[in-house]
Amino acid sequence: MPRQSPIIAPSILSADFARLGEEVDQVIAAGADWVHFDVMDNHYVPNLTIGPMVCEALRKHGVTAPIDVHLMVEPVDELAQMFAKAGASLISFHPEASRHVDRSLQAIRAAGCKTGLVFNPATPLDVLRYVMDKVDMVLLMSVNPGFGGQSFIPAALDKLREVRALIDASGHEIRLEIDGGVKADNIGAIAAAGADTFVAGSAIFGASDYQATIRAMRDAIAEAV
Ligand SMILES: O=C(CO)[C@@H](O)[C@H](O)COP(=O)(O)O
Repeated sequence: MPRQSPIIAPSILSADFARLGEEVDQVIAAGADWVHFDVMDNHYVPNLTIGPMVCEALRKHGVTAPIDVHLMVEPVDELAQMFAKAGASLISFHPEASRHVDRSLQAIRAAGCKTGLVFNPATPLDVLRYVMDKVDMVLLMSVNPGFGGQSFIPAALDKLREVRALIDASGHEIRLEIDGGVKADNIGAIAAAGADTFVAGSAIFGASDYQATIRAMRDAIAEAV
């Protein structure tokens, strides 16, 4: 199956929350494809962020780009439904945060969203092979979840290669997203290892020129694959 076209998804965790609508408009105008929306509950991860009301507010503000919701919450199901109603396009969750992974995936699809399963750096991939037909995206964390601005964990490159092989062998159209410490200077190696969907928070929102940063990322990906 041919590799899917690269998607750049800036993580709004590193945006200026006081000007969130404007920040999202600016990164989309600068060439980003999706909005990556990090939801933290101060339970599954030691930090607290934003919920479905903010997702709905972005839609009301006029954001039409896909909103890629990453739930770092436990439990999963109720919030996933709230995000589906609030305008999420894709909802990803951590399998260890759901008692019934297959049921959670089915419920997200039934609510009209695409599904994602997220694996932390040290979380094994075991569950994945049982639900390949119900997953639209695998999200590999290349940092421990909870905070932006951390360094990329190099072992994630081997894990990317492993998941890329699983996806290719499955025959399903599944995106492979990477999240954590992604920068213009390592995104080429990350793409070469198999990622097609790239979350970047501090590297984009911390830059003075969003467009030049996203362009540099796209160029590095194109050169690597
Ligand atoms: O989910 C998370 C952190 O838990 C990420 O989405 C970070 O927000 C990525 O930030 P950078 O590492 O790119 O600064």
